[in-house]
Amino acid sequence: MFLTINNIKKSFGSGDSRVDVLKGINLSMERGEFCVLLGPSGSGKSTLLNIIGGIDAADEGDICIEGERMADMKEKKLTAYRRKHLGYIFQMYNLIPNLTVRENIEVGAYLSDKPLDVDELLHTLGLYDHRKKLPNQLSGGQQQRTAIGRAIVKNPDILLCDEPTGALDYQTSKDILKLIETVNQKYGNTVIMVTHNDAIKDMADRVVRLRDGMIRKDYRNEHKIPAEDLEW
Ligand SMILES: Nc1ncnc2c1ncn2[C@@H]1O[C@H](COP(=O)(O)OP(=O)(O)OP(=O)(O)O)[C@@H](O)[C@H]1O
Repeated sequence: MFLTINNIKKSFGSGDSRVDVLKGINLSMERGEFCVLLGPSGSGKSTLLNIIGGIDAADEGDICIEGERMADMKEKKLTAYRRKHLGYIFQMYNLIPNLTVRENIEVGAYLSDKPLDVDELLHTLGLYDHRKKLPNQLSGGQQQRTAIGRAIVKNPDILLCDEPTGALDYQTSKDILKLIETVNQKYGNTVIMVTHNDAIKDMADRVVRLRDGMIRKDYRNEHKIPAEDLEW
């Protein structure tokens, strides 16, 4: 198995204010799988994503990527691993304001020893004609596409997406979902996407639903719907 998540537990605070956010999460994923993580607000989705991404540490349990336990990696190795193998896409784009679209994407490329071709990627992202613009000269959708470019130019094994369409309108959200679908199919990255939008589950290979810090549903989609045909 490519990614295994074993009995992950996490709480915040202590004493009376202690909140048990994840209460024993078990999940295994194949390479290239597109997984959507759903659940009500506060159910622990972002916390789980951050633990998978090594941004936050679990209290108990472990995560193995290709058989290697993240907990066994020393800080330096973990940082190198995160840089090389994980890509993040957030609701907030966090682009560098004084760098152009192309330069923002190149920042991601420098972190990898197997980066994708930046010009080809600019075409895939529909950003080639905008490559010389600064972030404040772009629409929200174009900024998010640039952020996706920065995350995937490294050709990461795992692409972690936290509400990537949260700040976008309907049509732009669909365009971004189509782009993530294309990236997953073209480059074979494993995608884990946290969302509030139930409709998005139909485009995923795998649907995981959290409630109160536990997995309540976990199934594979027999009949995926292309992002283009999703409606909400
Ligand atoms: N650093 C932190 N310190 C204290 N509590 C935290 C921290 N991070 C998250 N929490 C709490 O953990 C719980 C789960 O948060 P998390 O962001 O994982 O939920 P979520 O399912 O992603 O929610 P949403 O859909 O609203 O983003 C919430 O009750 C939140 O307040």
